[in-house]
Amino acid sequence: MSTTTTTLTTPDPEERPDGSDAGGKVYRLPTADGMPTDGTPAGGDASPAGSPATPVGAPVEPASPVLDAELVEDDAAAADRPVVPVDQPGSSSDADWVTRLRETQRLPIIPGYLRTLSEARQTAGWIGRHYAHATGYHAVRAPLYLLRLAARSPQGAVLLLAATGRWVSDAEGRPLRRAMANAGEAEKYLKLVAERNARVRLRTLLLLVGSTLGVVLFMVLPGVTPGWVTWVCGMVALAILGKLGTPADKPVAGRAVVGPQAAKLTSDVVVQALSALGIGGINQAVSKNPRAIGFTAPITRDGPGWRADVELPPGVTAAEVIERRDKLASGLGRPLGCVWPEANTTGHPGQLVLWVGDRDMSKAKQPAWPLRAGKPIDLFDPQPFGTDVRGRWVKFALMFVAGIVGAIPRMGKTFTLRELLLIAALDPRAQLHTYDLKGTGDLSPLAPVAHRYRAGDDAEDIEYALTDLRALREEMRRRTKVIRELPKDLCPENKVTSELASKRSLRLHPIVIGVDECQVWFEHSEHGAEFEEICTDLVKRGPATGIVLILATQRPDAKSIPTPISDNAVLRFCLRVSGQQANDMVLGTSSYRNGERATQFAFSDKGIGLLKGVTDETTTVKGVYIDGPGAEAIAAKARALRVAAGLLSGYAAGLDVEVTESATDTLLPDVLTAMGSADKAWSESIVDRLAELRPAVYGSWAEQDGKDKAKHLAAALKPYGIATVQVWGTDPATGKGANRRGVDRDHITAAITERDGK
Ligand SMILES: Nc1ncnc2c1ncn2[C@@H]1O[C@H](COP(=O)(O)OP(=O)(O)OP(=O)(O)O)[C@@H](O)[C@H]1O
Repeated sequence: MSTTTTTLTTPDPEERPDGSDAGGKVYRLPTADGMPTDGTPAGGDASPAGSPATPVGAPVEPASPVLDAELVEDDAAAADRPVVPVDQPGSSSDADWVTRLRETQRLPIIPGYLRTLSEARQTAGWIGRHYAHATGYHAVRAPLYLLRLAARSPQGAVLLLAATGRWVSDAEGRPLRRAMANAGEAEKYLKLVAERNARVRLRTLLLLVGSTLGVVLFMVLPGVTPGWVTWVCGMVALAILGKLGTPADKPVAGRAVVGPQAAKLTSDVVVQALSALGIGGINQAVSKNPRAIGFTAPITRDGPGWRADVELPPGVTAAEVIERRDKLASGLGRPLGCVWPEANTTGHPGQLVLWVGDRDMSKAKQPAWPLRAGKPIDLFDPQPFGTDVRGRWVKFALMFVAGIVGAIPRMGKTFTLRELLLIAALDPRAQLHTYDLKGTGDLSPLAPVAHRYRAGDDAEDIEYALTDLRALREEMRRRTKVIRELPKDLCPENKVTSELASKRSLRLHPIVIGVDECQVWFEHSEHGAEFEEICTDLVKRGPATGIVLILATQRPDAKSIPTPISDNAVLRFCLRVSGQQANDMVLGTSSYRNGERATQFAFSDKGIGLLKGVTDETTTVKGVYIDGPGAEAIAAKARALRVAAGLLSGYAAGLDVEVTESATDTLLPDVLTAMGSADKAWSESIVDRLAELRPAVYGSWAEQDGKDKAKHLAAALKPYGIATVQVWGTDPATGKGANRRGVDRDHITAAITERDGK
């Protein structure tokens, strides 16, 4: 049979035009007619590593002509073809000792479960509780155990007598003697019988002496020892007989702890569970080599659970295992909330960190939230947000981030947003802008501290929010200017610091905006684009200026959170979602592929999500459960802090209504008032007078330079269909005439007439 064999070859050094040796990596790919063409060097796609005919790790034979990159080959040729190793000579064990040492990974000196005081305490507590529980359990049942032993002692006595009889009569040698008799081995038989007779004599004697001693002790002991000694001896004898009479399948004492609480995680259990996941790569590898699943460290206690560092077979990724968390829990025989597989971010994708908790995370009691006491905090410092699967607090600083919280309904998204806003409320300097677009009042506990607050998505709520956001964008612009102009020693990184935020004259206090069901804004038919534009700006430039925007949605997709916003968010908290798209929308592109999967959470995993961006690694975290009354109590304390600091403002201080009305409904009359009797006026002059008229509303507009003032007024008038015009006027500072942007009185009056007519 004629076959076409195309093999990647490395020519003999002599054949090479440049005369280089094998290290030159010039390989040729002979075609069917035998003419060579340039091939790819080893290590490219045609690399033979892993080929069955190419044992990796075997020494290289440099003179060999074939490099094993078969494209087409028949079986016979494959069988005849010599095995050609491809690795460089020597193995890692041949490297010098310094190199070998450098390649090793240092295991922690202090085991994980003793690394911090709280973990050591937790471990000691776990051991203590375990044995205290077992002791208590058995102590309560001791009378029952005694009764059982007493009831089983007669049977034990019978068994003891039978065993003694067999021992004395040398019953164990009987089959051998019988065999010798049957085989006609008279001599051997007689020898065995003689041995048996001697043994029986000795044993009978021992039995007689033992029994006589026993009877004597039984008669004498009660007379010479206190009564309790007799009782104890009697009980011990009873217990021994009872134990002898106990069938193997009916132990006297039951198990104090069963199931996940005390069951140790062993490598066998892990391998068995991983093999039951239905992952082809694992099954194939394990069928060839039962030890294909490795462990890079011993399985240890880690907090209130066990940690296994697993090395999956080649080609299998941790993400594949994470995806099957429920099956893994089934294989391990543990509740789903106890089983937490994670990718090892410091290793390769095939390394899995499997943490199996003693208790279901969704049911385990969370330690008391340190912020519940309502003490003032500094938002620039990391604050406890939730606990990880090991029950440790996960902390992060809310400043300098923009955040997204996403989940399917009823998983704890609003609770999470409310918790973040409560954290912000505990820094008296922080100004809160809270928007509950679902309108059910979930964020109402924050109203007593909120600078701006709205629940609902009616037209006026949207107007209110838009006005606020426009003002916030201006505030951000003002802040960038303030920061830019600050001396470098005060603001070395060109961003707000805690010290700067405390200087009231600079007005750089933290501003935290929380929006629940933010999709309502972005999908708004009229103002959606503007909401998107402002929020994008706030997400991008806000964090450095001390403005934090946190958006929560139950429908994480490109419409609910526009991509420019989701791309720039730093803080990401993803509770249970239903698919890859939603997962990646909240956690970022490729998160699902990299094993960060919030789809793994069960419906009972409320408040549990993947936290990303604000901690070193993506962490599974359970937020703090703060119900409505709890949130109100914390907000009341936060309000007291603000009142004491003289920092209660806006809605919470009862100053909100005026702002709303003036900003939405009174702009046009205000402009007319500011223009006085003039038919036309420069925009910058109008803005100055507006600021005098209502400093709370227009004050920030007037802090800009002339051109920006004009632009600001133009943007504010645009929604009313009014454009600014060129106006000739005299500059009061210089007394010179100039042509600048301004407002025509007729345009304003026409807009008012039209609006009132509507
Ligand atoms: N950290 C938590 N710990 C325990 N349970 C929680 C936690 N957070 C939320 N829950 C529970 O989850 C339920 C739903 O929470 P929440 O109202 O925040 O969900 P949601 O995702 O905002 O729902 P929707 O989209 O319908 O508004 C709460 O009633 C609460 O019982």
